Amino acid sequence: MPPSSLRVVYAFAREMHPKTTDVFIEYGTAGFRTKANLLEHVVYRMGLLAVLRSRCKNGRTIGLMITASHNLEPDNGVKLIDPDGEMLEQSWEEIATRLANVSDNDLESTTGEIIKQVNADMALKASVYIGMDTRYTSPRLAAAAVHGVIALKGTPKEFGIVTTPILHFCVKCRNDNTYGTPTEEGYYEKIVGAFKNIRQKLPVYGAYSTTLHVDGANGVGGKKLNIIRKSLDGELDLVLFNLGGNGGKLNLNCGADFVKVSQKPPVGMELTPLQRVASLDGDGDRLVYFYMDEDCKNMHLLDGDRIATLLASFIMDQLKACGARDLRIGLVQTAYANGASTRYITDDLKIPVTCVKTGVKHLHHAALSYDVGVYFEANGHGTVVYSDTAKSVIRKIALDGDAEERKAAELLLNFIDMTNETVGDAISDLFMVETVLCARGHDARHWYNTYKDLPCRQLKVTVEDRNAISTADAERQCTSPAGLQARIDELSSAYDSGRAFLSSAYDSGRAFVRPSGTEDVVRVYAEADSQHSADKLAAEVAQAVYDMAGGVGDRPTVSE
Ligand SMILES: CC(=O)N[C@H]1[C@@H](OP(=O)(O)O)O[C@H](CO)[C@@H](O)[C@@H]1O
Ligand SMILES: [Mg+2]
Repeated sequence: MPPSSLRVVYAFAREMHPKTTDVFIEYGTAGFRTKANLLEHVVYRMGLLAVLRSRCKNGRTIGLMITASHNLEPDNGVKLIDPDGEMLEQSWEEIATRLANVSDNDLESTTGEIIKQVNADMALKASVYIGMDTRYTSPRLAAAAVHGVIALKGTPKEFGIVTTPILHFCVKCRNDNTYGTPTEEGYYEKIVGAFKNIRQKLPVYGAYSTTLHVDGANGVGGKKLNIIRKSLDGELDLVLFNLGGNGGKLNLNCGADFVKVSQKPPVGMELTPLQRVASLDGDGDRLVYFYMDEDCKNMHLLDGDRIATLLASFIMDQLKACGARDLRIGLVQTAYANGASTRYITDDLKIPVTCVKTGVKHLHHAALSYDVGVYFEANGHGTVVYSDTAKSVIRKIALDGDAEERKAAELLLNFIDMTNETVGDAISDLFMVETVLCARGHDARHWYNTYKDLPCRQLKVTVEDRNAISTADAERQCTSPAGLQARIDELSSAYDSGRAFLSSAYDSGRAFVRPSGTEDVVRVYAEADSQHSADKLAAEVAQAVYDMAGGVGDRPTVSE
């Protein structure tokens, strides 16, 4: 592109999407996320960057998703998707941050520097897929993204309102046509089609019921399930709540994050004793389940750890049944995984487990080192990834195995097709969970009773600069400010772990702190042998953070 036409681009950017704030913004755990009115120039610039990324990847398609996931309506965000449908490569996060924060006057020179730094061939074609969630601020931001893409002569394709995982899927399909068709319909055909294939062969028996209640978080996931619902041919009876009507606000007192963090059922739902309920987050990439007990007083949560253990144990059984014993299955978690789940995976399922830093990109990456890698954050974000070897071994058994082996291999092949391997996907995960429960004739109580969660509590503390906190060992140790880890150890040692069955290394409560990548807060997590102890330990650690890491506002309180 001649420099003169670039000049017009930057004049246009200043005019149409000017930088109106000096607040520094960082490409964090899940892209940029902040108040929607601070984002327009950022999204425009991400349109520019997506084109450069595409040109660095030989013109392969890049995704650009506008969403703030489980955050409340006034927030929004943007993230880029790499050609294989994965999160943007980490080395580009710093580049994205630089481009988002330069002044309008420096945009031209900085873009030029980045083009040189990444060695983008500006003569190549570039393609960017753009999707958005249901926020009222999303269409305006999507328009800014389109302008950014066109400005550098890339080709944008708008998908309108889609779940984040649908966009990841489409990006992957566009760059690898063996994966599927890069459209929303192509996604339904593959994922929902595979579910129906399996379920038509599975009898409904035992305690399993085909009725599933769903909390759609008043976001895009519920809307898409409403489309899917009509094509399920009675294999699953979805009863949908929180679809965005009746004044329901996105993620407000509903959705997967609310249910997981508050440990309460969502508003806007009819609660039926023992009924299995699936709760999605605002952009449809997280899923948790729950059910209410007989008198609808207590809620039992089935979170990401539960989904991971359910899927891993089922896949392991199928691998055994089809004789593919050499394939290595592994599970990836973060420090937020409930200690009881880690124990169950290690001791009962005897599956290797890895702990990595928070953020799907870390989990995804670690899962790829197994033939079958199951990864989930406790909050319900996760999926399963299969190596090429795993797929070809299973395909071969489906052709050459004995009758029983073939049957298990065919089921697994459909199970793989039902999986959105690019990223955690509430819709795909929901179909996988329903398949396992149906195959086992289980209801939510059977699932819940596989192990007993340790009581836990999550809190947030506001500090002057959350980056004053640094961590090591997959975020389980705090390395600064000095002395904070020693204090956390001291506080934790006053509690019992509730894990008498484990070695002495685990006999105290467990707590850790880390700066959030999506909110301006420090997160605190605590686990102990009773809810009261977990709550108290979390509050005490929150106080320590407040005191030693520059707390602002009211000091957290500890109730006796
Ligand atoms: C404790 C927790 O749930 N943290 C979430 C949250 O990140 P933070 O960096 O903790 O704000 O949002 C991320 C993006 O959705 C998700 O990957 C992560 O698990
Ligand atoms: Mg989400």
